[in-house]
Amino acid sequence: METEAALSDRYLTMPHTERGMVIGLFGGSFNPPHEGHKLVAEIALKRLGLDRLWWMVTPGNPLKSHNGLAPLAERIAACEQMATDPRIQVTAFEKRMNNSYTAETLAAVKARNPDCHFVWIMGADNLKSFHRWQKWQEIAATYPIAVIDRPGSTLAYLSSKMAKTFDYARVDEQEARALPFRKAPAWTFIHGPRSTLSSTLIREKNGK
Ligand SMILES: Nc1ncnc2c1ncn2[C@@H]1O[C@H](COP(=O)(O)OP(=O)(O)OP(=O)(O)O)[C@@H](O)[C@H]1O
Ligand SMILES: O=C(O)c1ccc[n+]([C@@H]2O[C@H](COP(=O)([O-])O)[C@@H](O)[C@H]2O)c1
Repeated sequence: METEAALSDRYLTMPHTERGMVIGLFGGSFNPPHEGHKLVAEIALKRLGLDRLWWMVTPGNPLKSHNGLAPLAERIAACEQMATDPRIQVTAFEKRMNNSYTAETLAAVKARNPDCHFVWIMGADNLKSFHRWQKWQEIAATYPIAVIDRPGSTLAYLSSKMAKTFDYARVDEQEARALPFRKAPAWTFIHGPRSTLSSTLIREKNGK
């Protein structure tokens, strides 16, 4: 089990907020981060009108094998290199929470910051498997969700369980800027420039 010793305290505590801020939460393994992630962050900042984007490096996705998962400190450092927009804050506060489940994280974020407007951000591939996440219906019922298009997963929203269950709560992407202020359930699918990059591809190229 990795210790916190290699990590600065600023990555282990929940980022500071101010009343009324609009904040996007972008969680991921980032093993390693790549230009596709950067593109998602840029699209989210622009289309959702975010004041901040928390680039949340998970201690380990509960549904993925942790074989070959680079140390958290290494993934954080690589994300910092990628996250050049000053509105982006790289964080790994889930590590100190000793938690990898998004529902628990999001409940803690909301409890700590009742005066901010949050949106959960994920790529379209995660829409397909979202119904396997712990308390996924609770997440969708408490947080607006922005799904960003990804090659290979564009049509996922038509067939995914999440999209079917919450079809009535889908918001037109033209209204994406209003999404953070909507009462959940509310979600949108954002089309735009796309990247075929993946961490798997990079690991394979690097022989890992
Ligand atoms: N090219 C991409 N386009 C859109 N979304 C992406 C892209 N790459 C990753 N994402 C999204 O970014 C978040 C973090 O992704 P993750 O760190 O798992 O990267 P990945 O490339 O999917 O990794 P892996 O190949 O190891 O599964 C997820 O919500 C994922 O859907
Ligand atoms: O809470 C869950 O059950 C859950 C299941 C799968 C993924 N997640 C989270 O989803 C985010 C994206 O994960 P990943 O590995 O696709 O980058 C990351 O923050 C994970 O912790 C969360």
